[in-house]
Amino acid sequence: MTHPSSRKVALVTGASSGIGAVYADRLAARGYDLILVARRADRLEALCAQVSKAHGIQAEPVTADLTQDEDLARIETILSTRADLRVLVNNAGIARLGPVAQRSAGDALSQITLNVTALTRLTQAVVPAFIARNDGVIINIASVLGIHALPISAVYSGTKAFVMQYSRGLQEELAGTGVKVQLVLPASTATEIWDLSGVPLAALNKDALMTTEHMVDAALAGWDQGEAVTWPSVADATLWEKYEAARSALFAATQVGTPAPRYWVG
Ligand SMILES: NC(=O)C1=CN([C@@H]2O[C@H](COP(=O)(O)OP(=O)(O)OC[C@H]3O[C@@H](n4cnc5c(N)ncnc54)[C@H](OP(=O)(O)O)[C@@H]3O)[C@@H](O)[C@H]2O)C=CC1
Ligand SMILES: CC(=O)[C@H](N)C(=O)O
Repeated sequence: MTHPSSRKVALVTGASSGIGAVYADRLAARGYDLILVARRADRLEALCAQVSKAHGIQAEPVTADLTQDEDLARIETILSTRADLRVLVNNAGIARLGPVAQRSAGDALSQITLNVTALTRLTQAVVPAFIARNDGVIINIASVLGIHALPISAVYSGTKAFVMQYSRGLQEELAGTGVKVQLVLPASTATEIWDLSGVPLAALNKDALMTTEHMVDAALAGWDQGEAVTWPSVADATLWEKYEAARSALFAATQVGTPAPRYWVG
């Protein structure tokens, strides 16, 4: 399937609510045609109608459950064959919060399947096409919980740590090409994810809760500034520089080939 490349298309996963729906609106405002993916067809159709009318772009709803192999394969085909595709927003995600002993293995696997496996497969599908065109942007939505594990977020934090390291590795691989990967790490944002997670939105500290509009507009401002890593809520950007410097120093300190003196036996 090929399409005329005069128009530019963005595919947003998890566009039926929350952060994904705002990405859809903002990318439409920037002139992108849209392919919007999620399970709730009614919501996708309503959003497509709304953004098409508001911004004069074309928007196509694609109903898919990204935990299902056949649905995922359909989206992979779109990503690998649409010549007009310029942006992939890997946003679809779920959280099932709670102590491991109090949640099921199914809860753990559902997070891994969507947050890790689907994101990996969709990225894998689009990267060769973007490299061939030397053009394209992948926006991966991780979380501040990718660098911070709470007693209730072992699995969720693990999935977001994967998104972080996967994105960082891809950025290294694609350095010097026209293909960009932006890693976005939102803090708590007011969306449906919370009530579904087991932690009601109403239980959160309102002062630490961002609106979806603020989150996405900040992330897009980071994109415009050419950021590889965007922390929408962090005012002191030097904190990330210091974190990276400490991480790099720790990694360098591992490359010595001998046990550290404190582990010497006898
Ligand atoms: N809200 C927050 O505090 C934070 C959120 N994030 C991340 O932001 C991203 C967006 O979440 P957010 O907007 O908050 O939450 P929402 O629950 O509002 O949105 C999640 C989206 O993912 C879609 N989705 C869920 N399951 C599937 C599935 N099996 N197949 C396809 N689509 C699916 C949902 O659509 P549908 O149900 O119609 O399929 C929905 O569109 C997630 O990756 C989340 O981890 C990161 C940090 C903080
Ligand atoms: C539900 C959550 O844990 C939230 N998505 C986050 O990443 O902070």
